[in-house]
Amino acid sequence: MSKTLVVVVPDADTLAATVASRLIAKIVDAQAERGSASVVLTGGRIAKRVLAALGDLPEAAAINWSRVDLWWGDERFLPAGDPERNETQAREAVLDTLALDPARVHAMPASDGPDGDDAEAAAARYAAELRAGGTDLPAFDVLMLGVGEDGHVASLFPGHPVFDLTAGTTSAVHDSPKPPPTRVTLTLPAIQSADEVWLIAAGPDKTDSVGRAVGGDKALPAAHATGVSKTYWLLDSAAAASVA
Ligand SMILES: O=C(O)[C@H](O)[C@@H](O)[C@H](O)[C@H](O)COP(=O)(O)O
Repeated sequence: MSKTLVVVVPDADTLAATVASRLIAKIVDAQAERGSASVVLTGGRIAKRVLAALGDLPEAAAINWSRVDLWWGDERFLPAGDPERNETQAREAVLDTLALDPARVHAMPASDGPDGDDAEAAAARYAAELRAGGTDLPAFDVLMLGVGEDGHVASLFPGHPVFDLTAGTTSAVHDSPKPPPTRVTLTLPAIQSADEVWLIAAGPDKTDSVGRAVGGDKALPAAHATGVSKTYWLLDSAAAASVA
């Protein structure tokens, strides 16, 4: 049974630094235990700020970045290098300054990649990459998620059929309510396979969706995003304003 913990800090800057510091500690612990770490990144504004904050923290030097596997929870299905791609934004925020092993940076395929504009084939390719370690999914130490105003996480949107998928690890998403319309995403079961899921939200525009999701409103994908051992809600005071 996943334990749910809610952490509230005063503002978005403090939240970004707090999450970055926790992420470093989590990676250091995973590497101390088994020599490597597996982290799932997400897109969006607060996620970008977390990564930028990580680059400023001296304790990040404790990490052997060549033994970190980075995955994505979702990706906007755009050409490689497009500024709107989550991968592009993560690289610009910090990844390109880290001594990562390129073979361990598992970006979701781009719309000008080997499968062209076939999002279903791109999702299948990513599922195959997830399976390359011999199991359907790697053992994700931490899976980070932003939270939409509508309670979406990754590219799982309320009322959208991909949110309802109970099998498979990845899916293409069409007609996404949040642009761009075509995406690739982990499914809810894939998200729920992570040891820890961290839902990160800042600002008053998240007050309603966070309050409803923490309160258990199962119409919201965020309410289902739980980790095997722990689920953290990492919030600034504005996003947490209606959390009971
Ligand atoms: O591709 C995406 O857009 C993200 O993966 C998406 O799930 C994001 O995390 C939320 O929409 C929150 O985004 P903000 O933090 O910018 O509000």
